[in-house]
Amino acid sequence: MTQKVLLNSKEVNIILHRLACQLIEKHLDFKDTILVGIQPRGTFLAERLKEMLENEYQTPEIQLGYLDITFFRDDFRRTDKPLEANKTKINFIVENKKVIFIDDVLFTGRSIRAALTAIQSFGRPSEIELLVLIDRRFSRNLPIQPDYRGRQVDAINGEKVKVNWKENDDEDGVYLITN
Ligand SMILES: O=P(O)(O)OC[C@H]1O[C@H](OP(=O)(O)OP(=O)(O)O)[C@H](O)[C@@H]1O
Ligand SMILES: O=c1cc[nH]c(=O)[nH]1
Repeated sequence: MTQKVLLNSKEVNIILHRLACQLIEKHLDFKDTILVGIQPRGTFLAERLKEMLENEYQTPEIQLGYLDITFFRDDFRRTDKPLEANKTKINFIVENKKVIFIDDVLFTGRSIRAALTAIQSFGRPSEIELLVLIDRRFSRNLPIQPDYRGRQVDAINGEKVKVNWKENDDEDGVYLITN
């Protein structure tokens, strides 16, 4: 297995600041906007952006939820390994709100397709946008694209892009893993 660094921690930090500014440009004071981190790994990015927006850009407090999509995946009956669900925590009403899904990697688009179904249990948002740190280009199985992207990456089948977060993996970084 080989592991190549695509983004180091400094580069991740610069990109996070850009994404935070792009969010402010569109959502201003986030009055009717909700961040939703896709479980499990989108939650680290969502928490980081919330903290950055509030502490470094002085936005009012932003509502943040976590959405688990395990049982909404179109392949959940096809897997041999036991499924491990994560927690969904959405303690507010999404009806008529602007929802921003946040995930670390966009690949086939199937996770986001599942998220679009899962969020329906919490009401009807006025709009849903998608923010991802890594957009794996030319890999989509569905017509789903990000509204905000950190970096586009070209990777071939068999390769994997792994995003590490210091809260969980010691250091921020994005790696291309080839078997
Ligand atoms: O666009 P998609 O093809 O749905 O892939 C994107 C998803 O893959 C990863 O999750 P996870 O680790 O659960 O997926 P994996 O099994 O591909 O590693 C990542 O955190 C995204 O949620
Ligand atoms: O490269 C990929 C593809 C799907 N999910 C990831 O986290 N990385």
